[in-house]
Amino acid sequence: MPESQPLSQRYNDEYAFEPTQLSQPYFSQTQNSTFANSQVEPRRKYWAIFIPTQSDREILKIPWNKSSIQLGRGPRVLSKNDVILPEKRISNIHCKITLGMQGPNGSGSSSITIQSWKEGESEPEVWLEDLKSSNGTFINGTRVTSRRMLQHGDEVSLGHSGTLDNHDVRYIFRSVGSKGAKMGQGSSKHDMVGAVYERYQVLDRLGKGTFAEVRKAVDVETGDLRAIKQIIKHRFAGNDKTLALFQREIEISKTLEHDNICRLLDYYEDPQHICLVLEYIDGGDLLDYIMNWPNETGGGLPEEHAMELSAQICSAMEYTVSSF
Ligand SMILES: Nc1ncnc2c1ncn2[C@@H]1O[C@H](COP(=O)(O)OP(=O)(O)OP(=O)(O)O)[C@@H](O)[C@H]1O
Repeated sequence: MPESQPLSQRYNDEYAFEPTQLSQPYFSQTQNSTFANSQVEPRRKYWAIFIPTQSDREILKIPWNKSSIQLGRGPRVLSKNDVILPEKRISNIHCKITLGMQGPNGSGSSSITIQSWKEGESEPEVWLEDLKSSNGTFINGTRVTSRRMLQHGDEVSLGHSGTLDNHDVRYIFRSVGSKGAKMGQGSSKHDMVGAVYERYQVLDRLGKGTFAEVRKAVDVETGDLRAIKQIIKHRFAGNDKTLALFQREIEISKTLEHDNICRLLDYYEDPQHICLVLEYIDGGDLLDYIMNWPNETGGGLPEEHAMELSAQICSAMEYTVSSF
């Protein structure tokens, strides 16, 4: 295993998974490809893709030559895990992801079939099974008691499903079949957060706020850089007021257009998530910028520069207040 690979997740080389650093494109020609082209490669090569919510974890892509994968903390020789996750909250043998194909009459007659998915063929079914793990496997915050079929955009958490923390093992499932494609291309795309991963290539984590994680992303249609802010709604469980305030903030942001206000460009929502696509602002966090300003007298911005920034903030505030 190359040393550069994060310790948080190890794959056995003899297995056909293709762990991909989040900072690397997982489509072959990210910047120049059209949206439609970006669909082709994953469908041909993989039957499921899981996008991690932690930027130091790798994207899980499961190829067609493997009908199931087992995830857990135990070493491969003893536990037969395909993906080894060393976090303490993960059981030695934790869960299993299995490929099924819908029968001719739709769901319910699933049988495991190893075959490549082709345009127009039945949707690949992707099943998640908890293997009696101690801390549980969750889909959108609900514990899986035995086995459940995944839907495009589902959040899969291993070992805990509460507030995001540094040891989180959490992924967003991205279907590679026609359902995923329709969500990305049709008029309903803004109703399903999974669709955001069809349109945007997600890169490194930019930062984390009280309710959301923000990642850098590339619009695969235009090549433009964006910031994607993802909020997982069940973190607001029991706090409807905060969620309502957040939704109000979104409604206000949609209407604002000012040089010193980050623009909200796109918005995706489903019952579990909210995803905001924002203009990408280079330069990092303003507080860090101020604190790290090189200054022989011990930090802090030069007065003129501080005045300039303050004027920009005041101008943005004046515009916002006068807009309502
Ligand atoms: N549009 C953007 N472009 C570049 N980086 C961004 C963008 N939006 C947010 N970030 C980065 O992500 C971090 C977290 O942003 P977020 O908006 O979630 O929280 P916050 O506003 O800093 O805090 P809080 O949620 O507590 O108000 C920011 O500090 C910033 O570094």
